[in-house]
Amino acid sequence: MESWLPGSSGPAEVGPRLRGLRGADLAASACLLSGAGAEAGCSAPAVAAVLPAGGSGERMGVPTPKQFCPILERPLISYTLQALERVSWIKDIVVAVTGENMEAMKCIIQRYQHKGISLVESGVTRHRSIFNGLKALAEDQPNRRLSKPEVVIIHDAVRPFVEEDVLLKLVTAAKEHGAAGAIRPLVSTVISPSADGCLDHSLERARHRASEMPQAFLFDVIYEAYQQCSDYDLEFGTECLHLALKYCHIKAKLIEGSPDLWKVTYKRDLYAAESIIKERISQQICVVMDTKEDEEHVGHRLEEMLKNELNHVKVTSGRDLQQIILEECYNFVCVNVMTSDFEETQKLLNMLEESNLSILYPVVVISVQFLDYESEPSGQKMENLMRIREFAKEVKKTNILLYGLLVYYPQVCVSQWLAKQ
Ligand SMILES: Nc1ccn([C@@H]2O[C@H](COP(=O)(O)OP(=O)(O)OP(=O)(O)O)[C@@H](O)[C@H]2O)c(=O)n1
Ligand SMILES: O=C(CO)[C@H](O)[C@H](O)COP(=O)(O)O
Repeated sequence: MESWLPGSSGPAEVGPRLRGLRGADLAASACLLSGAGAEAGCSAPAVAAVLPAGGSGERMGVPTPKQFCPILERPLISYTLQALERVSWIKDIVVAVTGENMEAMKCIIQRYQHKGISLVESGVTRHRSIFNGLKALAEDQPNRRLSKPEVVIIHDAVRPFVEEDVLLKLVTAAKEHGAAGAIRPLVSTVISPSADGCLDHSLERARHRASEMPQAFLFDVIYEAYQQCSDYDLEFGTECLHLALKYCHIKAKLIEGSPDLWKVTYKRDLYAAESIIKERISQQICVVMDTKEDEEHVGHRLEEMLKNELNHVKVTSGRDLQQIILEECYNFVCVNVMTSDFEETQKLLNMLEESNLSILYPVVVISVQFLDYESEPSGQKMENLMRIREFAKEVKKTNILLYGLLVYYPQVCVSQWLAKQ
């Protein structure tokens, strides 16, 4: 994997871009971006993203720059990349990192299988890093490998919880207004101290907002702004929307963002990010059933009950398992009625192993078999237990935690029980 430094042979494309599998949703999003809708044909603007990731994270107070700090053993920046990668209409992602951290970044890309990422060398300030990222996308650069997008998203590498809906709103607004940025209500009142350390004036909190990231711009607008930008602004500025206003007279549209858009800045933010990730994982479960269209299947009953407890419950008969795995579900219940073979569970385990999902966190699979007590010889019962244990031992090596639940009772009871429900 080669990197690209300004002035050399162009940015390195790190692997082919894997398109997300939420195809229908995303195609619809892309059509929305066109502003014309599906009936007029889909002509979405080309969108790219620039991620400044060249800071040293002084305020965090740890030797590792915060974007590389591990959260649940995975570097923070990898979560941010993943959040952007999932958005199929973002064509290219340019990440600005220091020369010193270029190799580390390449290792992260490889280890976590990020696709379609180009690396550029960061600058000494955030604005300079962003400018380097934009140059990699601009038409006027020699040996460029990326094509100029119509709209560019700028997003801090240290804001991992960016969702597709806010990106869509920002890109749509940027197309219309030239620039758009995410905002949040102020938590504390902003005051201005005078030189003697006393209060000069304070701002009325309800009338002001915190400017967050992501932001989106017509590429030509923000690139022009950076080209015109004074050294002072490049050195001390903290606001891209301000550059668009000052140098291109573009008034950005402001879009309310979610509270999770906050920037990981202090050490405690790493713990907060970890909790959010754990919460998200624990709220998703997929019930895999062995039969397809049986509405009476016990899997559906389980689905109803789980829906009272968890936010995201999916049920599948296996056909779209690949997609569910790619959407990063970490909890599965495999329900098998009146069959003692583990074919479905085995298929799921194979897919999970191939997906490498469990590199990041353990995947939990509960294999439930409902078996007829009468017709199952007792030796077979023991054998079933042993088989699950063997499977479990095997897959634990790849961080998949398999639990087996054998439910034995006469078939007549199952039918009666189902009839009663
Ligand atoms: N020369 C710089 C400085 C910052 N950034 C990036 O800009 C984003 C937001 O900046 P900030 O939170 O200020 O990061 P740091 O500068 O690393 O933090 P600190 O101010 O605490 O040193 C981060 O993703 C950071 O890596 C960058 O690309 N190049
Ligand atoms: O807040 C911002 C938008 O306005 C930017 O995200 C940026 O993080 C500010 O940079 P810094 O923390 O380096 O001042």
